[in-house]
Amino acid sequence: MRTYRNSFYQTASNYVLNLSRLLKLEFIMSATVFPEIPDVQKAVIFQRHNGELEYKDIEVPLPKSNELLINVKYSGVCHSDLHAWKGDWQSETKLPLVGGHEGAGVVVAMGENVRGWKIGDYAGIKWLNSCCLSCEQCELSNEPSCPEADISGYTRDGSFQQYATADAVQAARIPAGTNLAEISPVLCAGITVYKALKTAHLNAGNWVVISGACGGLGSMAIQYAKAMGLRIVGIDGGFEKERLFKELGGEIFIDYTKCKDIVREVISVTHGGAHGVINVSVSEVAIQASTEYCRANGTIILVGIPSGSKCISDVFNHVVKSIKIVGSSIGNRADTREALDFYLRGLIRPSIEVMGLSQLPEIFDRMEKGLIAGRCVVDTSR
Ligand SMILES: NC(=O)c1ccc[n+]([C@@H]2O[C@H](COP(=O)([O-])OP(=O)(O)OC[C@H]3O[C@@H](n4cnc5c(N)ncnc54)[C@H](O)[C@@H]3O)[C@@H](O)[C@H]2O)c1
Ligand SMILES: [Zn+2]
Ligand SMILES: [Zn+2]
Repeated sequence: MRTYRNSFYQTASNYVLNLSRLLKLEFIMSATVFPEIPDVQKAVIFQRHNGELEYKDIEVPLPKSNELLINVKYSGVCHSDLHAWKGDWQSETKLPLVGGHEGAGVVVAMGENVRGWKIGDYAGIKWLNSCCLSCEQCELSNEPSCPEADISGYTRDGSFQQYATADAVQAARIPAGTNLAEISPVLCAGITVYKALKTAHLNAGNWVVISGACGGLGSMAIQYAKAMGLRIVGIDGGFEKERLFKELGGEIFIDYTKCKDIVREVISVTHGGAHGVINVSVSEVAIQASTEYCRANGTIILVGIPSGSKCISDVFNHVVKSIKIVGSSIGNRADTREALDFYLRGLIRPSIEVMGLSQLPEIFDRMEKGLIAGRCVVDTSR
């Protein structure tokens, strides 16, 4: 045990001691068992883009004064983790990097300035690990657009390790007793599609097309859309995806690997085009098609980020149909609370496949080939 750890214990012990004195409950001290934190832990780390995903022992990180140290139990694997490993986006990542940003676990230590959390609380690690809270974007609650945003599994180490740090203000609050494996994909996929659907300003009964419907984000979007009373067309490829789409309550499935004319098909089944489109595929072609099958005055939301892609909209079509094309990046703290609430009230249930953290290379390989229906979640204990 390192000496610095004693200072966390000290802080926590003092807190409990003061509380117990205040409440005249001296027995609390003896009843409080602090978790033992090891010096090293298992993680998946890569030194360079496309390099080996090493499953090995690394040091347990230290929380800064504003941070929680979270014992990550489960972490969802998002396609953004694959982008980060490949390094195929314009913005640079930290290297070497521990990826992951859908981490769900238990608070085991915290910095001295943290308020409102206690050891043993369940907490979630999100893509937006921290932001400045004082710039114009933060002031307007557009926290994901903060120029100072620090990103889990991208600009700092994320949740593909057993212990990870998170800013206490941005960390997601998860009620005690929650199924941590199941809730983990809500921490990115759920928040993102929930916010995207809100941004589309749709009404119950409207047609929403989810392009990339049965991957991690899409499978959550189907369920949020259903809970919002929307009618759902899903576009994805293969029998397994179609089966999941129907199981989750989708109405019309279009298989992009078989359909000869996606634009015509969407316009036909929706009797005039989609009122809203949530683009969560990693395909420029699919995004392009959405500008054509969107209904007049409808809204196209861009969420998926295929590397180096453009969304080209025909100006005549764009103007005459008065369509809107809007980007949407994750969500703020209110979106987080609301998206989690849908899960906690049983309105959505992530479709997950649990694998070991050591199997991350296999998960990336299947994801690249589009072979994952729903979300893979890694168990950090194996
Ligand atoms: N904007 C944000 O805040 C945000 C947040 C999270 C993830 N993302 C991005 O969203 C994208 C999707 O992430 P994911 O984790 O859901 O990925 P995923 O791999 O789980 O799902 C993508 C799905 O798209 C399907 N697909 C591929 N080509 C298609 C096509 N031509 N038409 C229709 N479907 C097609 C695949 O079969 C797969 O089911 C990634 O680019 C990721 O980086 C963005
Ligand atoms: Zn993500
Ligand atoms: Zn800011």
